[in-house]
Amino acid sequence: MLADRIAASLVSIPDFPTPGVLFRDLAGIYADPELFGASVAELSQRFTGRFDAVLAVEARGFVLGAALARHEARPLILARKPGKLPGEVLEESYSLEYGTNTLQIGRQAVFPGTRVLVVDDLLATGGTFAAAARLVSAAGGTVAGMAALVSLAGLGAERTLGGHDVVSLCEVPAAGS
Ligand SMILES: O=P(O)(O)OC[C@H]1O[C@H](OP(=O)(O)OP(=O)(O)O)[C@H](O)[C@@H]1O
Ligand SMILES: Nc1ncnc2[nH]cnc12
Repeated sequence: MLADRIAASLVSIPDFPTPGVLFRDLAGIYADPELFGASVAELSQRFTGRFDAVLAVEARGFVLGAALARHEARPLILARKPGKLPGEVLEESYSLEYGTNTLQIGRQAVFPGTRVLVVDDLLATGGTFAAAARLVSAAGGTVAGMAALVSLAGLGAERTLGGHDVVSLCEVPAAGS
């Protein structure tokens, strides 16, 4: 099963980047072209025909987002960390498992009415996905769904993202849960 293969490829690093966090390194998925390809194909299939564009979250979300957008021949929109985008931006701040951050998109990056699939490598608390969804809404788009390779159970993402169609291919425990 795909979920088992993804789980087996994960490397878990205790206390990174901060004490108490069990960091799940997804590099093994990208290092395996067959596994990465099967993962992209599965996520594409789950959302096919239901989105007009992909919004990918910097930095690790860019890898999966680009592959998914290309696979479904859809435009790719990049949500950047602060200070990277020229011109007028929309921005949303959020908390995640190990801190706080802000995401920005260009003010004109989402054409109003566009159905946007939000893509990231990993879902933990859901703070990042929620901020990306607020950016899509602020730009006049609608959130078609949220796609990740891996999700961490026990951090409350279901509550944070309630109402959104969230798909992750493999769920593993967060530290201590
Ligand atoms: O569900 P959440 O609690 O919001 O956490 C998930 C986010 O955390 C990681 O990104 P990180 O902020 O570490 O940035 P990076 O991709 O630049 O490494 C990951 O790539 C997700 O974007
Ligand atoms: N535990 C974790 N491992 C990898 N990426 C993360 N992003 C947020 N929490 C994470």
